[in-house]
Order: sequence, then C-alpha cells, then structure tokens
Amino acid sequence: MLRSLLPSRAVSSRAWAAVSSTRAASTYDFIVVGAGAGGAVVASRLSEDSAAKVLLLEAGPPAPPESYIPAACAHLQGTPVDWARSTPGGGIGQGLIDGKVKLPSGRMLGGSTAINYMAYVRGNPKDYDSWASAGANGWSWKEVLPYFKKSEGFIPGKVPAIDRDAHGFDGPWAVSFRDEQLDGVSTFVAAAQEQGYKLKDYNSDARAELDASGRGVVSPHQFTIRDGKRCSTGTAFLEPHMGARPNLTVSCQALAQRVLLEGKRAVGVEYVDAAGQAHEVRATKEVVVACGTYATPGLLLRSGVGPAKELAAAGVETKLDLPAVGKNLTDHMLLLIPVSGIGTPLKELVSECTPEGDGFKRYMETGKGLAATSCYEASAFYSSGLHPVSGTQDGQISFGATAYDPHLWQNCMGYADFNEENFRMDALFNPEVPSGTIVATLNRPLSRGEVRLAGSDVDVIHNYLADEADRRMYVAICKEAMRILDQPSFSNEMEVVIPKALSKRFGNDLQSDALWEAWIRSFATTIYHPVSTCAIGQVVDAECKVFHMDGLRVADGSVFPEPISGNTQAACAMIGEKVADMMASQHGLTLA
Ligand SMILES: Cc1cc2nc3c(=O)[nH]c(=O)nc-3n(C[C@H](O)[C@H](O)[C@H](O)COP(=O)(O)OP(=O)(O)OC[C@H]3O[C@@H](n4cnc5c(N)ncnc54)[C@H](O)[C@@H]3O)c2cc1C
Repeated sequence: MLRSLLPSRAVSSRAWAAVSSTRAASTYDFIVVGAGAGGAVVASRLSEDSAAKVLLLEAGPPAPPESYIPAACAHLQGTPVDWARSTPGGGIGQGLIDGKVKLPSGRMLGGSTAINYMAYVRGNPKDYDSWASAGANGWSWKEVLPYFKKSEGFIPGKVPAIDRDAHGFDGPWAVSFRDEQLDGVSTFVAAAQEQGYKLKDYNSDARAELDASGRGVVSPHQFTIRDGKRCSTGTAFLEPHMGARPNLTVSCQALAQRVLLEGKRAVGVEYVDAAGQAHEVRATKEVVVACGTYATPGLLLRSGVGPAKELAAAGVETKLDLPAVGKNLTDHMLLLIPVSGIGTPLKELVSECTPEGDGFKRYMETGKGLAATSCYEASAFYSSGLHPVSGTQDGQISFGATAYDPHLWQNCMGYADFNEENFRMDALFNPEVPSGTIVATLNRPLSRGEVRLAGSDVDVIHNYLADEADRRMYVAICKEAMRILDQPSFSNEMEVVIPKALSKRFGNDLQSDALWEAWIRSFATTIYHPVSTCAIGQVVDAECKVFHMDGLRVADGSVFPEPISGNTQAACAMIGEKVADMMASQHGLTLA
C-alpha cells in the first residue's frame, strides 16, 4: 500500500540501485559533500553539463518511505536519519529534559529538507538587501530572486492568490498550497487580518510591508509538497537524475572525515563508507562543502581550517588559521502555545495519521487528508519595534492546526516532567476536543553561539537569550500573538492552555511579561534554523569561496551573513543555485 501512495519510490528504484551499486571512482571534477538543501542543488545543477564529472557524498541513506508522508515529520526525529545533536539551553530550556535543547537535522538524501516541516518561506526582501549592503555583493533581493524562482515548480492551487511574478513554475522543487484548509487556519488568518495584518503572498515584495504598529503580511503556508507527498531537495534535484546521468555519482553512507589539502588548495575528500572503510577521492576542480550549519564547520575544523588555538587544543594540525570558522552561530526559537477549542481533535489526528486509521487509508489512496501536511499551517509576520535595526521583522506568529500528540511534546520537544501535575493534559490531549498550537517564533535574535570540534563530531553551544534584547523582543512577540487570539474571529470557547506549574506561579494574565518570560525560559526551544557558522565576509567571500584557499567553497545555511526573518530551507536551496551558477561561470560549464 505504501508503495502505491509513494510512486516516487517506485519510479526511483533505478535511482536507489544506482546509489548502492555505484562505487566512487578515484577522481572527479567536482566533489560535493552533503546532499541537503544546498548540496543536492549544487550537485544536480553542475551535472547538467555532461562534461562535468560530479561526486556527491552523503553521510546518510536514501530517505525512508515515511519521509514522504508529511505528517510523519516529527516521528523521524530521533531515528537514524536524524543527527540528533543537542545544546545546553542557555537562557531557555529550564523545563526540558536535562535542560537541553534537542537539535534535529536530516541525515539522508535531501538532508533536513527530508525531515523538516516543509513550509516554503523566503524571508523579507530587506534581509537580503542588508546582506548586500554589509558586503555580500550579489546577494540583494533583486539578485537572489531569480535563483529562488529557478528552483521552484509552483503548483497553483485553490487558496489563496499569489503574486505570480514572484514565483517560478518550471523548476524541479514543488511548492504548493493545501487545497483543503484544516480547522482553525482560516480563523487564524481572519483574526490576524482583524488585528491589522494583510492577506498577501509572503514570498513576494509585499513581505517587506509593515504598518505603523509593526504588522506585516499573513497567509496560509506554501509547502514543498506535491500531490500529498513531501518533495525534498533529494526528491526534486537528485532522484530524477540518479542512474540517468552517467556523470553524476551519488554515494550514500559516505561520511566525509576531512577535506584533503595540498598547501592552500583543496584536492579531494577522505570519507568512510558504511563498512567503516576509509577512501580518498580527488577533485581536479573544486570541493564544495554543504554539510549544514553544524557539520560544515566541523568538517573544515577536522581538515585544519579554523581558529589555530582551538585546532591545536584538539590536536589537529592547522592548515589555515581562520578564526571565524564555527563562530557567529544563530538560530530561530519557537514557543509552542497550546490552544483548545479550535483546531483538530486528537482522535482525528490518530484516525488520519496512524496506519490503522480510516483517514490514513484515505490518505494512502488519494494523497489527501491530515497526513498530507505537517499541520504547521499559516504565519503572520511582525516587528516588535525592539530590534536595534528599525523595522526588522523579528517575529513570526504561526498556527499549528493540532496540538499534536504526546510524542511531539515529550520526544521531539523534550518536555520534562510531562504529567498532569505540570501540564493541562485534559485540554491538550482530550481526544474529543479541538486543539491547536500558536507557534511564536523569534526570528532575529542578537545572541550568538558557536560550534566547536569534539571528537568525530562537534559541540554546539547556542547561547539562546544571552542578549537581553532577545528576551524583550520575544516577550513582545508572544503578547502580540495573544492579541491576535483576542480578535472576534476566535470564538469565546477558545482557551490558551497555560502549563499548570506556570499559571500557579505567574497567574493567567496573557499580557503579563513575567508569565511570558517564565514560559519562554522553560519551554522555548529551537525551530531548527541554525545558520552563519561560516558566514560570507568572515569565512567565505561573496562567491562562497573559503578565504585564502583555492578550490574550496561552502554552499549551505552556514554562509548566511545574518539570519533571515523566516524559515530557512528556501534560502539554503537558493544558495545552492547561486553557487552552482558562479561555479559554472568560472569553469565554463553549460547548465540546462
Ligand atoms: C525538524 C526540522 C524542521 C524544519 N522545518 C522547516 C520548515 O518548515 N521550513 C523551512 O524553510 N525550513 C525548515 N527547517 C530548516 C531547513 O530544513 C534547513 O534550514 C535546511 O535544510 C538546511 O540546509 P543545509 O543545506 O544547510 O543543510 P541540510 O539540509 O541539513 O543538509 C546537510 C547534509 O549534509 C550531510 N552531512 C553532514 N555531515 C556530513 C559528512 N561529514 N559527510 C557527508 N555528508 C554529511 C547531512 O547528512 C545532510 O544530508 C527545518 C529543519 C528541521 C531539522
């Protein structure tokens, strides 16, 4: 049954055969390390020129079948296709197991785009303009928009209208709206409009608009989903070509250990295969590192590129003293605020999303229903006015169309002492009562952390809320979310479910700074958007070439000069497109 729903698996059986049967040769023109949002795009685009011999090394396997089912996204966390790192909570995480924030990221073809919540959000045009004005030449909104559009295969749907000029329709990466709105989504959008937000396409120029109170646009999410199935960058950019392009070799379960350097030139990669056997492969033209924000600095550090003192302390010979490798780490945070009386009852979630349920059978036959979404459904964009750069849209207030199930709260979010004593389990998990979540996100934090070498992987230290301004912005964003819930469209029967332990200490006033600060410090966690550990201007130049090195580039979230005001997968794929284009110009390749 699973196979009939997931034709891409059947179609791509040739591709899976190619993965397992192809042994990497010893020399390529280009070696790309990491098959996620950035790396899958780079490898796919470079191999459009049949003269370019490309090797893509990916530590994980092909994506498992569950990855194609959108609602299974949370359940992939903590499985072998998740790197499953964690970080000390810093200023947050007091209510999490061991005070630690779990940091999932995808370890498979498609990388984190095969485990993520699939919202397709590009950020604010002004984010990219400020990248460019800070020295990232060529990265202004006007200059990056063509690369967003190049990837995108927008599938026009019923809701709502989009700005057609802002979208691409011929690219391989499916972007769509849900045809069937889930309970509560249109209520959230209507309430945000009553509060002053404008229903507009958040991936267009309109995203830059703000009213005098800092309210911008609101819209149901656009998703990287096609016909009810996740479309990761692996699905979009690799599957159609694996086994079909003789010049593209994709090696799965190939864990890169270090980039091989001769003097100041990258000449290849050493990796370990699934059997633990070490191999060296050579690149005659370039090595592109695209292992994601945590692992890319890890690979550079293991290769001897990074802060000399730290490398010496870790016993790694310094090949290039580059102090900023691994620094400047930043991330968005989320706070899940459960609401009852609106959204989807747990009983429906169980019926629609578990293999025994009738609703799930319908999904398997038609690709429709609750299982065809992550339930992370709509966003409104806000400026608290407290970010030092005036007009920065530091807040994203989203609607989750269900309160999910205990698995999400306990295993994915890592809530400690998850019991009736501390939480309103009756309201959260009453199977008959509609429930949802408001997701309050701090998008433009000022706190910075770092990634350090630790054995064969890295230690991640996020320093969440280290900067006092972050706390103030975040409290203001949560209070704004409550003002949206106060609008007439939300019925009086809707109730915000405050964790019992917090309401006992801080009361139930949803405009209380003390309550929100405590809630944030206890239960805020990552929304999985780490960036900037090899930032343009600090580790790489505007062509994403590692400073003072030849033949070595980075193409993933680690090169963001600054965070953006929105989810990150679209921008990471855009970086892949732009890097591939710059490489093609340099090496005289003809891309399709
Ligand atoms: C749970 C979750 C939910 C998210 N939800 C959303 C969302 O709804 N919308 C959105 O826009 N963004 C979302 N994101 C973020 C988005 O998916 C990431 O920003 C984006 O995928 C990052 O792209 P990347 O290329 O930097 O890294 P990745 O996509 O993580 O790819 C890195 C790849 O490198 C591989 N790799 C790492 N080390 C090695 C090595 N040594 N050797 C070989 N291969 C290696 C990894 O296995 C991985 O495949 C989410 C992320 C997560 C984890």
